[in-house]
Amino acid sequence: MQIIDNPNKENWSEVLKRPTQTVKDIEATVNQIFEEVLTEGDVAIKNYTARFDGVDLVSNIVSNDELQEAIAKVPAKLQEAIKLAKSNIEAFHKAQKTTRVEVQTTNGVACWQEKRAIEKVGLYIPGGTAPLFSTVLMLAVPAQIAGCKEIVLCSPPSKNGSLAPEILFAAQLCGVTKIIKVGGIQAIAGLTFGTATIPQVYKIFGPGNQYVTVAKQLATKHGVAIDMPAGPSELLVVADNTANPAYIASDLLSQAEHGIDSQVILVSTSKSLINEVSEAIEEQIQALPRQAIAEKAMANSKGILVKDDATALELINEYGPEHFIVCVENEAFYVDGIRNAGSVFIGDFTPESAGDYASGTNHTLPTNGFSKAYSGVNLDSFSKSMTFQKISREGLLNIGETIELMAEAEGLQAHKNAVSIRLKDLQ
Ligand SMILES: NC(=O)c1ccc[n+]([C@@H]2O[C@H](COP(=O)([O-])OP(=O)(O)OC[C@H]3O[C@@H](n4cnc5c(N)ncnc54)[C@H](O)[C@@H]3O)[C@@H](O)[C@H]2O)c1
Ligand SMILES: N[C@H](CO)Cc1c[nH]c[nH+]1
Ligand SMILES: [Zn+2]
Repeated sequence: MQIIDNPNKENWSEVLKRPTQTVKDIEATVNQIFEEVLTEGDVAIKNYTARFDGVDLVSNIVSNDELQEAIAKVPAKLQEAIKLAKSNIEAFHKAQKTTRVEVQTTNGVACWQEKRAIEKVGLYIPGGTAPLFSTVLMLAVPAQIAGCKEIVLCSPPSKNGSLAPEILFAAQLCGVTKIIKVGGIQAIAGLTFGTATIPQVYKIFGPGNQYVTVAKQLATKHGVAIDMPAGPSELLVVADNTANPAYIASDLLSQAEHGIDSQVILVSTSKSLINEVSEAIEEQIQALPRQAIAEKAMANSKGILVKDDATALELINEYGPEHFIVCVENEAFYVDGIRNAGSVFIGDFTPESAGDYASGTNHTLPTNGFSKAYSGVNLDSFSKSMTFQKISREGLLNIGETIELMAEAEGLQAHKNAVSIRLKDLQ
């Protein structure tokens, strides 16, 4: 981990730069694959699956037999763990349901807002270097609570042409309606345009590597909605001398092991804490099966020493991390002051992994500074708000003249007439 001592504010953007490629870097590849999937459909999907995932599939649809066989392979204890996580995620997301909002804005003018589920949704489940079956719970549980009718899951096949049994187990547990073995840019293209085997959807959800994330961003140009750019994982920890360096090191490594383009950052007012965490990382990383990946990610990672809490908070809000852990004595200062973060974890006993799997919050979160403007996935992500109104005779008498005056001033006579024609009958 590179240690940076009190960087000048002018250098913050350089210090806080993400290691990921940008839309500009990947755009040409995405456009090429989109074009081929649009014109050649499943033929292009098959070719790109062979090229990027190294497998030539006869069919990429998961059959019912395949599903049942896979489910039987998931050990009973893991099945129970997945069910417990699902129940916490369900509890937190069900609690996000809102009631109809109704207001009589003027006598006789009733306005209300109701939520309606997005009918067709596509869920992307990452599977390049690790099959993230926990993401199935994070996306399919709220989709089911919201009432989405068609829930299509795409995930890249392994070299032997299968999906991890845990992905399939979680998918059937959470009401996924179709499962397709396809990943990367080609999966996003399939869900955007539709092919003979992949249904076109209205909104695409889910995290992924930089290729998947850029593909989702560019898919919006073709009329599909997306949850948000949820790319390579990030974690920023703020810690002081009261924190446990071994705990902090374990949290930083937990996100570093996701991928070589993950980024983890430690911010502290204590140089000794940064040094102790750095030593703990060196020690803990040796025992990790994904040591090589974590080491590459750690090369993108930084320990930043700052002079006081106010500077730390300003720098953190400038970075806008996906995950933000607060391990300091005065935690209220950071908890109250954080404006830009996907999800916040507070105190020594709240590891980020809890949110990744089982506490109940959603782990599909904005990366690359997008937490400045986007929320993570939540129940509302799967529905739209629709407004309704009903105006009585009395109501139109009350607001009719206002509408007429405004329409006339905008030069829109037909708008005015739609009111005047009714008001005449009410005189
Ligand atoms: N932000 C979040 O909420 C969140 C949550 C979970 C995981 N993640 C991130 O998801 C990512 C998962 O990445 P992954 O790679 O393991 O799986 P993935 O499924 O996202 O990507 C694998 C696919 O990438 C494509 N690909 C690989 N190299 C390519 C290339 N050179 N050109 C074009 N396409 C290429 C292939 O089609 C492959 O199927 C990690 O970066 C992780 O940090 C983010
Ligand atoms: N930390 C990831 C979000 O950035 C989510 C995840 C899934 N499995 C493990 N972790
Ligand atoms: Zn994680």
